[in-house]
Amino acid sequence: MDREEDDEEYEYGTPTIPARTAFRRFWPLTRGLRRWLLLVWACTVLAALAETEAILVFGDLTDNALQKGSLAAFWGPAAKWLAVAVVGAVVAYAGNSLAAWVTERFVMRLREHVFDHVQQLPPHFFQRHRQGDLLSRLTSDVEAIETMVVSGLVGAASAVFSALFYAAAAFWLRWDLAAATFVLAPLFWLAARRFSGSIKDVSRDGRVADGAITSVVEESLSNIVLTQAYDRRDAERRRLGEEANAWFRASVRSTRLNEAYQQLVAVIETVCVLAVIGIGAWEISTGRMTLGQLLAFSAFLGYLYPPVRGLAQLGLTVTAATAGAERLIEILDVRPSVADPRHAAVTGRPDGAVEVRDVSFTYPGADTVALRDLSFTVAPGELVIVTGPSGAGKSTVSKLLLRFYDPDAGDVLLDGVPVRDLPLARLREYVTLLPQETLVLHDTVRANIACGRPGASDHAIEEAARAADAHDFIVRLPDGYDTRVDPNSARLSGGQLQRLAIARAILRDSPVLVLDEPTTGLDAMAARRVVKPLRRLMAGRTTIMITHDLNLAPDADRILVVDRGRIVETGRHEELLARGGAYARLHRSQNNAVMDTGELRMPLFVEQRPAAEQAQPVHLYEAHGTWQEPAYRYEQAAHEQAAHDQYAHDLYAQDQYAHDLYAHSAVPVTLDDGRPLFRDEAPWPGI
Ligand SMILES: Nc1ncnc2c1ncn2[C@@H]1O[C@H](COP(=O)(O)OP(=O)(O)OP(=O)(O)O)[C@@H](O)[C@H]1O
Repeated sequence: MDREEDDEEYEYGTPTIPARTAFRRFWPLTRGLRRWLLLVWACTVLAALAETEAILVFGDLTDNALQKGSLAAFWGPAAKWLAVAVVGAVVAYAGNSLAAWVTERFVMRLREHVFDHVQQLPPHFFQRHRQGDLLSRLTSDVEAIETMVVSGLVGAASAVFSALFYAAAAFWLRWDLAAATFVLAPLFWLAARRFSGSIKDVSRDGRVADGAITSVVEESLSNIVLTQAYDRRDAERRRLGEEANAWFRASVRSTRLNEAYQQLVAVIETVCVLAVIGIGAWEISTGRMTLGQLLAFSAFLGYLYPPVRGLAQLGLTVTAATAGAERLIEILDVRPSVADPRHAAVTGRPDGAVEVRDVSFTYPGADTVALRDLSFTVAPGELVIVTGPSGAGKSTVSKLLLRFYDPDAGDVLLDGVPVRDLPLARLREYVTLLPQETLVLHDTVRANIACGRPGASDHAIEEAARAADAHDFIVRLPDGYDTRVDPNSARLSGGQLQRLAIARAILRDSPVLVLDEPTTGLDAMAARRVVKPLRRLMAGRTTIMITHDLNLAPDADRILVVDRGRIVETGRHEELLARGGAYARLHRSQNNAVMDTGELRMPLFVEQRPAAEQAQPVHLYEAHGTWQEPAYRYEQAAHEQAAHDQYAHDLYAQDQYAHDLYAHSAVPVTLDDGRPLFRDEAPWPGI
C-alpha cells in the first residue's frame, strides 16, 4: 500500500466536491432499481397529464356553465373532471408508494455498502475517527445521499414534467400571455443560485456538528463511571454544550437561509401573477380573451410555480446533501490495509508452523518503526511467549500474524505459505486471536460461544464451555445459555468473560492461537482460574502468547523478549534467568511489583524518614477551592504533610491491628520468599 497516499486519507477536513461528482459516485448503487424508477417517472407523467386535463376542464366549466349559468353544461365536464381526478389520484398513489419503496431499498443498499466497507478497515482507522462521528455518517449522511440520488432524481423528473405540461398548456391557451410571464422565470434561477453556496456551507457545518454531538454523547455514556466518580458532569455538559452550540448556530442559520429564499420566491411569484392579471384584464377589455380562459391560464401558472419552485429548491436540497456525500466519500476512499489475494494458495488445514521472517513494520501515519527485522519460528504445537516492555511491539506481532496489516518488509508464513497468499477468511479460521479486551456480542451466551464456529451444535457449545470452566457459572445465570449479555454487561466478571472467550476459541479449534495478554486486567484469583482452561485450549496447538505476566513463562518452549521492535533475547525461562539480561530484569521487576503493592499497606509512620522525603500527597486545591501556583503548592504540601503524618500516627496508634502486627518489630512480617504478608492473604489452594 502506498504509505504517503494513505497518510493523506487521515487528514481531517472533508473534500469539497461538486454535486455532479457525488451523484455519479453513488448512481451505480441504483442498479436493479432503475426500471422501477422509470415506472415512478411514468406515473409522475400520467399524474401531471391528468392535472393538466383537469385545469382545461375547469376553464371549460367556467366559460360554459358558470358564466352562462347553465346547469346542463355542467354535468359533462364535471363527469370528465371527476374521472380525470380519480385516474390522477390512483396513478399518484401508485407512483409515490413505488418511489418510497425504491428510496428505502436504495438507503438499505447504500448503508450495507458503507458498513461492509467500514468493517474491512484497519484497526488504526477506528482509533483515529471518533465513533460518534462514524455513526452519524452511517445514519444521517446515508439518508442525505438518498435525497440526492433517488428522491432528488424522482423529484426533479416529476417537477420537470409537470412544469413542461403546464407551460405547454399555458402556451396553447395564450402564447403571447405565456411568453410575457415566462420572461420573469430566470428570476427564480437567480434566487436559487444566490443561496446555494451558503446553504451548502451551513449544512456541512450542521453535519459535522451532528457527528460531534453523537460522539460526545457516545463517549460520555461509555465513560459514565469516570464521569460520576470524578463528578465530571459539568465538564461533560460543557463539552456537549460546545458542540450543541455549533449545531444550534448551523441549524438556525440554515432555517434562516431557507426561509429567506422561500419568501424571495413568493415575492417573485406575486410579481408574475400581477403581470398575468394586468395583461389579462387588458385582453378581456379588448374582447380577445374570455374570463374562463384567464382563470384557466392563472390556474396553470398557479400549478406551474410549485414545480418550478420545487426544481430550484431541489437544487438547494441536493447541494445540502452533497455535504453528507462528501463525508461518506471520505470514508469510502479509505482503502482496507489488506485484501484477499488475487490467486489464493490452495492449502488444507495447516499443521501450525509459524514463521516470521525479517519483518519490519511502521503503522500508517506513524513516525516510529513498530517492528524492525523481526524473525522467529514456532514449530507446530509449541508455546512461544513474546514479552517485553510496554510499547515494544508485542501486540503489533499479533496484528501481523492475523494479517490486519501486511509488513512493509519481510514475510509472515503459515506452514511455509506467506499469509498474504491465503484467503483472509481461511487465515483467520486457522489462526485464532484471543484479544487483550474480551469481545462480547450483544446476544446470548450460547451465541457468544457459537460465534467461534457458526452452526456448532448445542452439545459442542456445552463441551467447549465445560473445557473452559465456564459451564458452571453459565448454568447459574438466570436463563443459562440463553442469558443475553452485552459488552458492558455487569452480569459477568472479567474472569468469566475471559473463560467465555476461551470457550469460543476452543470451539473454533484452529491449529494456531495468538493470545494477547490473556490474564491482563484480571485480579490474581481470576487470572489463576483462567490458567487451566487456557492450558486445555493450548494443548496440541501452536501458541504465541503475548504477555507481561511471566507466571506461564516456565512452561514455554521459547521466550522472545522484544524491545523497541526488535528481539533482544530468546531462550527458555531458566536459560534467560541465568543469563541475567533483559528477561531477568523483566522477571525481577514483575516480582518487585508485588513488593510495591505490599508497601501500600505499610503504615507510613514505621519509616522514620523526614516528612519532606516521604511520598507526598500533593494537594492541588486549597480549602477555598482556588488553584495555587506550583512553587507555593509544593512548599505548602510539605508543611501540610508534617501535620498529616502526625495525624496518621495518632490514628494508627489507636489501631489495635497495627499495634499487634508492628508493636514488637520495626520490620513488617514477611513471607518466606521475602514478600510482605498481606493482612487478608489466604494461601492459594492451587488449581
Ligand atoms: N495504531 C497505531 N498507530 C501508530 N502507532 C501505533 C499504533 N498502534 C501501536 N503503535 C505504536 O507501535 C509501537 C508498538 O505498539 P504495540 O501495541 O505493539 O506495543 P506493545 O508491546 O503491545 O505494548 P503494550 O504492552 O503496552 O500493549 C508503539 O510505539 C505504539 O505507540
